Amino acid sequence: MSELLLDADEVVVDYPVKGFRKEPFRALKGVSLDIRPGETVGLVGESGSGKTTLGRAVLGLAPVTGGAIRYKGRDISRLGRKDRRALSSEIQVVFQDPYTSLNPSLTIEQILVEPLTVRKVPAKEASKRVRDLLDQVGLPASAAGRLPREFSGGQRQRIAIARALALEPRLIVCDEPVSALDLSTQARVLDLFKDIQDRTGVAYLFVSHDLAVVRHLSHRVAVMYHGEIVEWGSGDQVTAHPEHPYTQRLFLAAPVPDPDRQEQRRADRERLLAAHAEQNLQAGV
Ligand SMILES: Nc1ncnc2c1ncn2[C@@H]1O[C@H](COP(=O)(O)OP(=O)(O)OP(=O)(O)O)[C@@H](O)[C@H]1O
Repeated sequence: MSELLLDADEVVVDYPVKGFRKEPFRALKGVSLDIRPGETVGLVGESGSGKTTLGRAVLGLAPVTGGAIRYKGRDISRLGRKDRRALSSEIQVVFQDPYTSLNPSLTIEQILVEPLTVRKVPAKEASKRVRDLLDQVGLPASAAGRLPREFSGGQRQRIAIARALALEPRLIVCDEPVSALDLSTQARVLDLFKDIQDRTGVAYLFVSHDLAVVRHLSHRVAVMYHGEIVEWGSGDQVTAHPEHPYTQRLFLAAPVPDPDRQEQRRADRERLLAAHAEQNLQAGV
């Protein structure tokens, strides 16, 4: 696991803002992180901190105006369409909403065959691969002939994961892939992600606002705040010794199963917030 699969180096993303002479909005202010083969890097942070933007930059969907994103050593941050399409067999995505990410008029077989057809996989082989993909995500072969609306949210997310796996990618950007699901379904889908990684060695950039989800799955965790990474390290490191005040608040706010610890956390959090309020007061913020 020593060689880097992905290396984001001081990435800047500026979104254009409509209006005469309006300054662009800087959503990423020089973000650096790396992902090793087979590793899960969790990206956590509050809404608007830039998590999705970083995922989109990796996928070539956000305007990178500074820095570099290297995949296996090659800068992929400003590729043309053709080169980007060629990369889709290496880097894939699973979005948050399984209700909108699947074409409602296609059968599951058609959805899963599509990326294979683009790669000119022969029909017979593609059909066998569809059954294999369904099996990998725990769905029966009979699912192939049905439409997305016939499945539950968790099952649809399994189908979206199967589609992402079709071309055997080395990296999957998972953008809040379980946040639209209820808690018990979340746990099962997270287990599936883990299971697939154990079997295939795929790496994940796992975006979530939910610390418990990220901690469950990630080898390393990055915490984003206002377009910057403010914390970066192993899950244990970041959890045990959060350095940035935002991370401290985030961790103290995360639910824990033990009621005594929960109460201790609540008290710690209130103390911390009071201390920050006092600091701000003194600084005139
Ligand atoms: N296409 C866009 N044009 C202009 N600004 C954008 C665009 N997309 C995102 N932003 C802004 O960039 C900032 C970062 O957004 P981003 O979606 O990356 O955050 P996030 O941490 O993923 O939040 P959320 O969890 O709510 O999706 C936000 O202030 C957002 O309003």
